[in-house]
Amino acid sequence: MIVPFGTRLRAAMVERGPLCVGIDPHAHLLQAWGLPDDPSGLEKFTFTVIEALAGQVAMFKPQSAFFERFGSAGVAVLERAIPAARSAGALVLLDAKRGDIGSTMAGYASAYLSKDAPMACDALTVSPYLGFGSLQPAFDEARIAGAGVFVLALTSNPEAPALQSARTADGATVAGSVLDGLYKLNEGAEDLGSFGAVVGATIGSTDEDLDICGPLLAPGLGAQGATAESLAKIFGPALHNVVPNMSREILAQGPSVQALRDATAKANDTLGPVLGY
Ligand SMILES: O=c1ccn([C@@H]2O[C@H](COP(=O)(O)O)[C@@H](O)[C@H]2O)c(=O)[nH]1
Repeated sequence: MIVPFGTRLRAAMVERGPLCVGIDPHAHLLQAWGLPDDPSGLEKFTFTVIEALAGQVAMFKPQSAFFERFGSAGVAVLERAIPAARSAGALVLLDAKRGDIGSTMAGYASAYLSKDAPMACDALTVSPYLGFGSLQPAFDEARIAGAGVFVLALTSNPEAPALQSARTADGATVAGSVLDGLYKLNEGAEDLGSFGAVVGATIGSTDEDLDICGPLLAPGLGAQGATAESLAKIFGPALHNVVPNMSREILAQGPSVQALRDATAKANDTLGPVLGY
């Protein structure tokens, strides 16, 4: 039986706390961990994080860019890391921000969401800027596979509002039309749907309706300056559906496994009660 991503994500958040830890092997982090800036360093870093934290996080979010920078050798590390993290019990959201015309989007969906793909993940981040409807192949594949899709809506970077607050032809904002599309996709889901939005924890506040009945991935905590209080201000009644993400803030504690675990436990202890876990 296929259990939808939203159901699996809620269960993981209840069991292990809401935190999603990013696996972002920046060059400066490899150096700080005393690792070479090459595929062997990438592999050691990635598998240390997985082994240290798989039992403590709801989800990992590997950042594809930091694997791709090593070419095929880096992608091969990612290809081994995804099933390793899933077998160790964590969900995996690949942060690759894919988005293309529908026929090509079907290729990305098959690469990352279809059940038997070598890089099959639990969920994928996608970009709606070729039109929300162009993402339909990813939504279709996710439904078949019991996977999830996170669509960029109100991103954490300062350049975002110039585009995402702009009005579309029907008068809604770009972000608002993405959120509305996600709400419709999640209709009929029990508790938490499988179609999520990315809403930065740094945005301060928003007039948009964040009640999409799906998960709200909130990057921007820690290194980008947002805090638990930021989440309370932004998400209001949707707080229980927020999946807070931290990458550098946690990863900077390595390579000590105990320090990684302590930082993760502290983040879950701080954020969990704010989000109702
Ligand atoms: O709006 C967005 C969307 C994605 N991200 C990604 O999240 C992590 C954040 O890393 P930190 O080290 O915790 O700042 C990174 O992979 C970004 O690409 C985001 O920050 N904002």
